Amino acid sequence: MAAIELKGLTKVYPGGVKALDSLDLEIPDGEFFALLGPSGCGKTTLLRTIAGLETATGGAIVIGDRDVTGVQPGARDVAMVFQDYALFPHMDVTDNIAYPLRIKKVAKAVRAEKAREVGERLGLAHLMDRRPGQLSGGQQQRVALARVMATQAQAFLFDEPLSNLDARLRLEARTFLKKLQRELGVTTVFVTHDQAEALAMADRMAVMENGLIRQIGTPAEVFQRPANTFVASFIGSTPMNLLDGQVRGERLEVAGCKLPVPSSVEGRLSDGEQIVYGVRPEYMTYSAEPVEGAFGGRVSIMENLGAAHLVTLEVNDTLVQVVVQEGSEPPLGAEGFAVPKDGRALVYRDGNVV
Ligand SMILES: Nc1ncnc2c1ncn2[C@@H]1O[C@H](COP(=O)(O)OP(=O)(O)OP(=O)(O)O)[C@@H](O)[C@H]1O
Repeated sequence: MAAIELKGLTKVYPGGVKALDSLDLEIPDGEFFALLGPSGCGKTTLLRTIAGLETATGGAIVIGDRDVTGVQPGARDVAMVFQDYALFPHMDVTDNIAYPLRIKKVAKAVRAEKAREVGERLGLAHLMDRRPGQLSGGQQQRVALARVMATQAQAFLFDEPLSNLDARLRLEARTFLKKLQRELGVTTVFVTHDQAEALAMADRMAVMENGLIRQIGTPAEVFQRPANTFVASFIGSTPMNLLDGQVRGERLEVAGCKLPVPSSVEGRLSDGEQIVYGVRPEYMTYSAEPVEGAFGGRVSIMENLGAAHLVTLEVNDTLVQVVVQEGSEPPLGAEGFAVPKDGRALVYRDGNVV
């Protein structure tokens, strides 16, 4: 097992698309690291470049203490699970799991024993003689994982391995995969476009945009303190309120309301400065009674989130969203107030958190 380090890693595809733009990243040994970002931001390219399936056009990749930038994929000692699992349809489960060992010329009896052991661990013991076509999507996924585990690689690379599963299986697989990674302690890089999945599973994550890493941090850091407005608007099951405002003396004027300056930025703003005020709907409380330093408006939309509701207030022509717990939903059209919780609001200047 090994740490992965990327130094100024760049990938320009023939034709000129810069999919990776001088990335620097250190993933410590044993970490479960998620790569998250919108379609086309370069996640798959990054994973494939680490695996050696794409050639870097600049920079370096170090796995453990070895610079593998120019090393063939097969000699990098990493194992990758693809989105479509890439199982061999004509081989049974045992042979699929044992395939990488066959390539490494491990003896047949040893291969079969290893496949049995890993298959058992992944709950596949009763399916070892079946072919991929006779398995469910979730079972195929476990075979693909088993094949990776059997290789005992230095690092695992997963490209959206849960994307073919239905919502329920996906949740189960998420828990399972996280537990497995913990037990094995193998450095794992996991690509997903599903932010809930990244937040739930990763030790740390990187949020990418256009070939660049826009933030690296733990899920809690990225969720609670997005470094810029791109990450702020991308992360969160309900989008963060990002509202234009201005510093007015001791206060902020946002959507025509007077708000206190968040304590985290006290003394760091200048009077008259234009800012963006960011606060998650979950980090505000709703009040039917007037409150100082809050957004006051009219309830225009209610969305059911299950155990809570997302209330949209129309505040002087600006929409502000606040989450209320079930049972305390206000009626449509009511006057209401969204009160930012202490220490939860952020201020962005030129797109970056202050
Ligand atoms: N073989 C290729 N040749 C040229 N351009 C490519 C190639 N593969 C990917 N690209 C481009 O590189 C950029 C990054 O693509 P990549 O597949 O890495 O993104 P992604 O974040 O994984 O997207 P998705 O979530 O949609 O899979 C995109 O602009 C894409 O069009």
